[in-house]
Amino acid sequence: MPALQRILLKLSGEALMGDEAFGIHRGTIERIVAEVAEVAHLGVQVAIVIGGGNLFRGVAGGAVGMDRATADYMGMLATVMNALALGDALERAGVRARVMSAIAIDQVVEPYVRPKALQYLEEGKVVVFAAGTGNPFFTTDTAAALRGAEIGAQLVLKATKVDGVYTADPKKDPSARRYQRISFDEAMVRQLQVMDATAFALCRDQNLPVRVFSIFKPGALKRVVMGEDEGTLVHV
Ligand SMILES: Nc1ncnc2c1ncn2[C@@H]1O[C@H](COP(=O)(O)OP(=O)(O)OP(=O)(O)O)[C@@H](O)[C@H]1O
Ligand SMILES: O=c1ccn([C@@H]2O[C@H](COP(=O)(O)O)[C@@H](O)[C@H]2O)c(=O)[nH]1
Repeated sequence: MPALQRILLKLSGEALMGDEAFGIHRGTIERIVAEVAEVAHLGVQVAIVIGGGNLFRGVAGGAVGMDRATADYMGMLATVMNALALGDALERAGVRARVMSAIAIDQVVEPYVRPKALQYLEEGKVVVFAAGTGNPFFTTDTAAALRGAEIGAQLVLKATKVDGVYTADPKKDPSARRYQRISFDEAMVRQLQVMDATAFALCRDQNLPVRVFSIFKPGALKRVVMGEDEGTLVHV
């Protein structure tokens, strides 16, 4: 029996690249979708917020010299492309999925309407939230916290390239040690960059725990859903 009935999964856009330098790697997205399908078939209601770092980041080199808000809208559009790819891959894998966007692009994707999203989840459809919060100066981590709170998710699962929260960025500091659990306040005081402070603060204020784990570790998503110890729990 799964320990969780409704989850918000935050997928890093960069995780979709596989070993490529940018873009979407077919084999990687199919493997991630297979893991999502496994937990959806257990009866868990799954909502997903997808990042855009594999395609565009508003604060990145390519956006230097641009108006920040315009660059951020480009970043949000990048997440729409990832969401469409993910929705398509889920349907191809036999999982009913709906993509909903925080920015109106009516010909392309359905708008985000909270009651409709809740209806889809209750019908067993995987809902992919695109375009982050719909506002510049935010990130898809904050969108995950926001949508997680809105849909009453029991946990935000931050699926990323590292297997938890470390004392420092493990990609830069090989001596960094992983926390088994850490409070939101401590993560913010220590300025741990795995998730942005706005997202941490919103989850803390809404008493919405976050589990950070590696999307590259086979079976890790299912283990989290089954309530097993995996990655790092960030709690109030
Ligand atoms: N203290 C820390 N513990 C763990 N990871 C950390 C820490 N500090 C920085 N990081 C880095 O944070 C990254 C997690 O962010 P992630 O790649 O999921 O980015 P994102 O912005 O949420 O997604 P996207 O790729 O869509 O932009 C990890 O790749 C890791 O290298
Ligand atoms: O609510 C949001 C979400 C995202 N953005 C912009 O999109 C990119 C990509 O998102 P990641 O979270 O980095 O994957 C982000 O850098 C922002 O430029 C946004 O403006 N508002």
